[in-house]
Amino acid sequence: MTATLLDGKATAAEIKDELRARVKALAERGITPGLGTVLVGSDPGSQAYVNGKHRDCAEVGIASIRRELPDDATQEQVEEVLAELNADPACHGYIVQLPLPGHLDTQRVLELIDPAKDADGLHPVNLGRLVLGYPGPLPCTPRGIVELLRRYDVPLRGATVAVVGRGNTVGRPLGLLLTRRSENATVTLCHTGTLDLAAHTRAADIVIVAAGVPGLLTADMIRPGAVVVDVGITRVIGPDGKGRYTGDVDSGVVEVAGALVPMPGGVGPMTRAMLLTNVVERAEQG
Ligand SMILES: Nc1nc(=O)c2c([nH]1)NC[C@@H]1CN(c3ccc(C(=O)N[C@@H](CCC(=O)O)C(=O)O)cc3)C=[N+]21
Repeated sequence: MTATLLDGKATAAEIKDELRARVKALAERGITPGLGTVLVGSDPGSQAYVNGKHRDCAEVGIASIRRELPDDATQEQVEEVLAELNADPACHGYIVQLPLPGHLDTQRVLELIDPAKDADGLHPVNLGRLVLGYPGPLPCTPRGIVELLRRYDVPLRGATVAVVGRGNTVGRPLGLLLTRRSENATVTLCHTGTLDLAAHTRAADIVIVAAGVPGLLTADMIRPGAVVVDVGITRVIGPDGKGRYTGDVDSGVVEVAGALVPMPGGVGPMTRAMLLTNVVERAEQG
């Protein structure tokens, strides 16, 4: 058996079409949603991601507000930019591209984002709301995964899900999202320190891997027919000496899984679509 591929790119395109209509409705109320990005330093990967976000914005009619600071920007300079975006009524939501250069205090920076403008859904107040089941902006990658599974009619209610990875941006909030009453999945949150990881993944209907360890999930670790979601994105040097991105799911898994969310073309485009969704929602609630 070969797994059905769940197409994140096509689904993200569908979501962008829906957002275009919502942006049009906002325009009739005189509102143009605006997404801000704060990029500190010249890391080419981060620059490419931020450029992608602005391309996405242009496609759906969201205004782009770009702020760029040099590699040696001070904590005060970064904080000034955040204060400016917090006060700017044209900016409905914004993100600080991570990782920040090592000399900056990331936690302090993220806590200075106005939680009402937190397009990433990663502010402690919003993660706290997620824990408590209160409404608020949701983290983009977990939300994108749940949305993709929903649109492919993968049942979550009553399903057993193994999440591998407990990071603050994916694994941990994903466990919270999947166990909300509205999703009602049963989640085992595993990580690289889990003893007999395969016992947990083999017991699951859905395995979501967000550990950042290339090839971590192999075919022998899943139940035949399981749904597998590859969230890993690690830069590796290929045999040809060129850099490329690779996921956490080994290539043999496609022969055993029932469905696979691949990398690329899966979770990444959905993450970007959810960022746009969060901004449009912020503007609608304006
Ligand atoms: N504040 C913040 N928010 C983020 O959401 C955030 C961040 N910082 N720092 C870096 C990570 C990484 N990330 C990706 C999003 C989309 C793709 C994506 O679309 N990837 C394509 C492949 C690459 C491409 O073709 O552009 C795919 O999977 O098909 C990848 C990676 C968001 N991140």
